Amino acid sequence: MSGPVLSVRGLTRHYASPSGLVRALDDVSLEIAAGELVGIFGPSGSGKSTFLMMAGLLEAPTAGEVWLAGQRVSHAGTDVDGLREVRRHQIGFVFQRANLIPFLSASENVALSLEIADVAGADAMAHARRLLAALDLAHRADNLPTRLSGGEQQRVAVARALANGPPLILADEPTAALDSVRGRQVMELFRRIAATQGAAIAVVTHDPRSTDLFDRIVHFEDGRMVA
Ligand SMILES: Nc1ncnc2c1ncn2[C@@H]1O[C@H](COP(=O)(O)OP(=O)(O)OP(=O)(O)O)[C@@H](O)[C@H]1O
Repeated sequence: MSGPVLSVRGLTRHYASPSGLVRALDDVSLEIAAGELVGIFGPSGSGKSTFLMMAGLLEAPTAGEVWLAGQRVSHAGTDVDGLREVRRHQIGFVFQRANLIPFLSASENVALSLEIADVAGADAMAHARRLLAALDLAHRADNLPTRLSGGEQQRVAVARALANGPPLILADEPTAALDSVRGRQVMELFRRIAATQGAAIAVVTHDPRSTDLFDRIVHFEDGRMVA
């Protein structure tokens, strides 16, 4: 495929609040190519999470457009509920907390996201185990989340996000709850996934220790992309 995986153009999100209009995101344009790992930095309240919500088709922008693989999928007034299929097949999300389902094993957590996308149970489980093995978690596949360390849980969450082979992965402070060693492991995992699977990956982070892993870093300030 040529052209960027993700292209956002003039993305803007305003919220009405009792103290007036909040310009959470203000005319942001950004493209991410296949295989590219982009770091998004910026102070608290600068619009990073809002950007991921819009780029991830979880919320419609006030203005601007989101294009995925050359197709315009979201713009002002889009019914984001109607984009569930696009999200399911094209976007993997990783959040600050792994949010695994507590009564399912690591492999069942990963397989579930495949089953939701209509992969038959046995195939889903086999694929989940392969993915966990690729993330050095084969020995944890049958463990419940409570039996995993925070770093292991987060790697299972990454496996879950990867399960459908989405061309775009969006991560919102995925290492914030981890110590520096485990945080680094998760970031190196994103680096590896971008390189080996050609995924376009955007990671919002406050952690300056992983800056060497990014292909590109962008900074947000007051809802705008400043570099
Ligand atoms: N639903 C909402 N209603 C009103 N204001 C909102 C809403 N969501 C976000 N905001 C405001 O938009 C601005 C950007 O918020 P956002 O969460 O995107 O920042 P952030 O850079 O991700 O911050 P942090 O690093 O603390 O997570 C903030 O001023 C926030 O208060």
